[in-house]
Amino acid sequence: MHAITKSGWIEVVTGSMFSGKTEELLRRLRRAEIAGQEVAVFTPALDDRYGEDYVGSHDGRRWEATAIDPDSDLERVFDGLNGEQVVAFDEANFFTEALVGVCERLADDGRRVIVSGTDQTFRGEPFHPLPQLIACAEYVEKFRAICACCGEPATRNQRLVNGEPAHVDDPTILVGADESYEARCRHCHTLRRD
Ligand SMILES: Nc1ncnc2c1ncn2[C@@H]1O[C@H](COP(=O)(O)OP(=O)(O)O)[C@@H](O)[C@H]1O
Ligand SMILES: Cc1cn([C@H]2C[C@H](O)[C@@H](COP(=O)(O)O)O2)c(=O)[nH]c1=O
Ligand SMILES: [Zn+2]
Repeated sequence: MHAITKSGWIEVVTGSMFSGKTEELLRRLRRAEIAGQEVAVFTPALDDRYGEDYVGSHDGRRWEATAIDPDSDLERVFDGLNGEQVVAFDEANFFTEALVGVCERLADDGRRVIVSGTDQTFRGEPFHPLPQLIACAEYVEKFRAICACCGEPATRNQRLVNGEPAHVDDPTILVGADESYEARCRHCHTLRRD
């Protein structure tokens, strides 16, 4: 699956928060480096939980990355690249749909593109641009965390505001980790609608 061939491809690593997406991304990057491949990693500038110029996992591992404003012209990505065979984007859920075209062009150019991001908003709806990326990817892996309430596999992102379920009308974007979110299963996931 991860041999470098003449043609490039797109890999998507997705699932709920805390499911191990970033750990998996870092594992793939480490293995690419061991194979002697050059890698370039991009992360949205608004997610500074682990330091702006790093990709970080919930278990504390980090990898140096170039922070880019997700609303800026993503063409900047091409300016920052040299001969890297592997290009990765973390937190794809913070980017616009322009990321899809950028990933397609990178793969068409013969590169291995790895994209990681959560596929559902706190409402349990598709988190764009993950659905589009999944549709055009060659490889997709969806991970599950452990439900913070019942211990079953978790596919949903529970947002909590002062310990209470978030309201369905709350804004979609809220950067955070375990102070604001829990992994939950379908059964335990809940929203305030009053
Ligand atoms: N509810 C949970 N289910 C599984 N792992 C969890 C949970 N809460 C915390 N963790 C920790 O989070 C790690 C995964 O972190 P990370 O790769 O950053 O996840 P993601 O990028 O999917 O949010 C796990 O290895 C574990 O140490
Ligand atoms: C569900 C949901 C998440 N977010 C934010 C919260 C975090 O900053 C990231 C997800 O990080 P992870 O690496 O997958 O743990 O996304 C958001 O802004 N809105 C949401 O609905
Ligand atoms: Zn549950």
